[in-house]
Amino acid sequence: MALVSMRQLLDHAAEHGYGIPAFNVNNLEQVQAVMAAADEVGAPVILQASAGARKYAGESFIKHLIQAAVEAYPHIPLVMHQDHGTSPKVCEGAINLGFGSVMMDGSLMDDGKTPASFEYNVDVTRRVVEMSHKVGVTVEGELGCLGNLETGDAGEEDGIGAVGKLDHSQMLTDPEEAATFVKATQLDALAIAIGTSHGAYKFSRKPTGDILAISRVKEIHKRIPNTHLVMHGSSSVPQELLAIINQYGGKMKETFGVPVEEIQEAIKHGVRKINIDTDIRLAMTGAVRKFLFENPDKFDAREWLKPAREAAKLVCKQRYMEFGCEGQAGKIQARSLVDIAAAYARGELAQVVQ
Ligand SMILES: O=C(CO)COP(=O)(O)O
Ligand SMILES: O=C[C@H](O)COP(=O)(O)O
Ligand SMILES: [Zn+2]
Ligand SMILES: [Zn+2]
Repeated sequence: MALVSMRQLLDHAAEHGYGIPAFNVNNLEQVQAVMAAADEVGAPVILQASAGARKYAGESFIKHLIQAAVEAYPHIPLVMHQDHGTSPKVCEGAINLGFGSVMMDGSLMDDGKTPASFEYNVDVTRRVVEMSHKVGVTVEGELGCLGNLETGDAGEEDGIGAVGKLDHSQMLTDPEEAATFVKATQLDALAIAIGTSHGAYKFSRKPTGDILAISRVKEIHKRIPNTHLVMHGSSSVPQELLAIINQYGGKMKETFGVPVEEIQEAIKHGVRKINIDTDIRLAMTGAVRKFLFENPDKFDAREWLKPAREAAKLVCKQRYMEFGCEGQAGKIQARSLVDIAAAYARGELAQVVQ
């Protein structure tokens, strides 16, 4: 199966009431971990590359690692998605590279740090939708800035995110604005701000409704029922992974992530794509620390990358199961991007705003 349209996967997920984790990948072992996990449970796959990933590995390596995944797992529907594009130019570059799905993050200016105006966001997102839908490429946009509702701190930890303090209204997507945004842009998927943020340090305690606003998901979904909602910053930061890291020489501070049961609740109300990077980082770091601590004489990189890859696979497999992906891959009849482009042109994939 070739690379498929993300819109098709998310439509399938909506129809059957499940969510798909979108895993960030940067290297061979992460791609292998996600694919092996998906294969074991029969899940559809979204592999996403950030600007940082493309810089780290190089665009050709990212492209061909994902191509290799398609070749090695021809029975798994797979989406190659660009995470957090900072401008229409970046999205255009990704499309030319073969990405079947792009995120135009117009909630921030093209420095990836300064919160943008609503008008700016509509303008850049609409431009990306126009160019993408012509070739069957899916578009994710973002409205609202990721940030910590406990402190007002913006989300900058991984090189993408607003910097400094934000007020509550900037950190919670407004349902009314979401409706206007979707109507004006006709994008396929919308990332919303509900109190999550990138990285390991999301919450100082297990989050409750005041700092993780799952109720917002429901309000937004009511207004834009067929626009797929996306949760960024949705690693769960498992306590046992923090414990392994710290047991073997790490120094991570106490922190809490997004509980899986909250994500499961959000999936009932329109969340279809759940972005996860940090949990893979934690799993791999813990496994490498443990292996090298227990085997101080070893120096073959393959020996410590193997447990790291295995630990990443376990996290991915768990999320596939928890979000309801098991067995869904085999039910998807992939359509070509040309076919999807024709469906956009006929207006069949237009968004409904209530
Ligand atoms: O949102 C993300 C990538 O876009 C990743 O979020 P985490 O840092 O919670 O894994
Ligand atoms: O967008 C956030 C992801 O966690 C990617 O992080 P990165 O920019 O460090 O690759
Ligand atoms: Zn953003
Ligand atoms: Zn993100």
